[in-house]
Amino acid sequence: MADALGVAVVGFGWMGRVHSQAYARLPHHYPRLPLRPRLVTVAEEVPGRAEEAAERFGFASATRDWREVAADPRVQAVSVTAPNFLHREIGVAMAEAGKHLWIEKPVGLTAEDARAVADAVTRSGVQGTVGFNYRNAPAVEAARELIVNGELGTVTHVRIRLFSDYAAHPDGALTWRYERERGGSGVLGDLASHGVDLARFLLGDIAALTADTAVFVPQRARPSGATAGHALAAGGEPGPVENEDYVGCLLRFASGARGVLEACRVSVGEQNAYGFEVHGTRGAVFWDFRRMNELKVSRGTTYQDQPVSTVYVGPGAGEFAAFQPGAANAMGYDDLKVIEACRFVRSIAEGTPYGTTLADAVHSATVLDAMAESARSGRWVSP
Ligand SMILES: NC(=O)C1=CN([C@@H]2O[C@H](COP(=O)(O)OP(=O)(O)OC[C@H]3O[C@@H](n4cnc5c(N)ncnc54)[C@H](OP(=O)(O)O)[C@@H]3O)[C@@H](O)[C@H]2O)C=CC1
Ligand SMILES: O=C1CO[C@H](CO)[C@@H](O)[C@@H]1O
Repeated sequence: MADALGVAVVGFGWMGRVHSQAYARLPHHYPRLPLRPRLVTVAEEVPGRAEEAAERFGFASATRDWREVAADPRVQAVSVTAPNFLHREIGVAMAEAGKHLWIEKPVGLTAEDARAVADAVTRSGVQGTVGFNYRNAPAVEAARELIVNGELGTVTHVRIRLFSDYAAHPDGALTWRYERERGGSGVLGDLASHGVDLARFLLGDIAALTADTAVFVPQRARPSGATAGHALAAGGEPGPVENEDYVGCLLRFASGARGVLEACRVSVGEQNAYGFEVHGTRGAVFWDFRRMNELKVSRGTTYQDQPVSTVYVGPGAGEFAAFQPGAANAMGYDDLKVIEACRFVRSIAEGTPYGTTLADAVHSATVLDAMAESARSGRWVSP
C-alpha cells in the first residue's frame, strides 16, 4: 500500500485543473509508485473557484489565500499554477516552508526570478519539477535517442516552431498574459520557453543567438470578470498589449549546430503548431505536437534516394507503455502532465530528481532574457 502524499494546487485556471487531474490519475497509470497523492487543498483568488474545484476534484479544503497552503502541515507538495508574476513569491515561500514544488513554466518574469526559486529549492532540500511537458512526449524522447545515438550523423541544424492562434482573435481578452507586470514577456515566456527547453533537450546548450520581436495586435479588450486560459472579451474597453506577439531567433549551439526558433501567438490558421525538424549529416527527424505520437524519420547513407518514413511510437518509447498497449493508440496533452506528475512524485519518493528541474527553468529563462536583449540591441548575445 502506497503512503499518502498531501498535495495542494495554487491557481485554478487551465493548468490548475490539469495538474489536479494528473495527480488523480497517477495510481491508474503508475500503480507501483511508492507515494499516492491526496488532494488536500486548493488556493484560488477568484471568488468561489476554489470551492468549486474542491467539489469537482475532491480536495479536502479550499482557500483564497495561498499563504494558508504554505502553513498547512497536511501539505507536502504544491503545484504552482498561478500567473507568472506569482511564481517567484509563491515558489520561494513554498520551498522555504519545506514543500516540494511542481511549478509551471516560465517560472517567473525573468531569469533572476527563476534563479530565486531554484536557489530556494536547493537551500530547502526539496524536489522541484517544471512544466516543460513537451519533452515528456514519448516521440520526443525517441527523437532524442536517435540524435544522441548518432543515428542522424552529426546534427547540423534544427528548426523549432511554436505557432498558435490563441491570441489571434481581436476580441481576445486582455488577461495577465499581455501585461509586463503580471505576465513578463509575451510569447517568449509563453511559448518560446518550451521551444528553448526542447532545443536544449535535443541539441544541448545554446552558445549565442540573435532575435527579433514584434507586436501585431497592439490592443485588446479588457475582460469584465474572471477569466481562465484564453478567453474572449467582446465589447470590453480596449487596453494596450505590453509584450511581444512574435519572436524569430537564430541560434548557435555549443556543438556548432545552427538553429532557427520562431514562436507566435497570433498566427491565424495555426492551432498549437508546435514542433521541430532536426537535420544531421546522415538523416533527419521531424515532430509535430498535433501528431504527437508520430515521428517522421529519414536515416541511412543513400542521400537523395533516402525515404522519409512515419514511425508511430509504441510501448518501447519513453512512458508510452503506461498509457497505451500498442503503437498508434494515441496519447494526448494531459497524459504528458501525468508523466510529469509521476516524475515529480518519484523524485520525492526517492530523494533524487527525475525529469525536468528548476535548473532547466533557469537555463530556459536565461536564453529568453538573451533573446529580449538581442531584440532590443540588434546584436548577437551569449546567454
Ligand atoms: N505547460 C503548459 O503547457 C502550460 C503552462 N501554463 C502556465 O501555467 C500558468 C497558469 O496558466 P493558465 O492556467 O493558463 O492561467 P489561468 O489564467 O487559466 O489560471 C490562473 C489562475 O490563477 C488565479 N490566480 C491569480 N492570482 C492568484 C492568487 N494570488 N492565488 C491563487 N490564484 C490566483 C487566476 O485568477 P485571476 O483570473 O483572478 O487572475 C486564475 O484563476 C502560467 O504560468 C502559464 O505560463 C499555461 C498553459 C499551458
Ligand atoms: O505553455 C503553454 C502552452 O500552450 C498554450 C497555448 O495553447 C500557452 O498559452 C501556454 O502557456
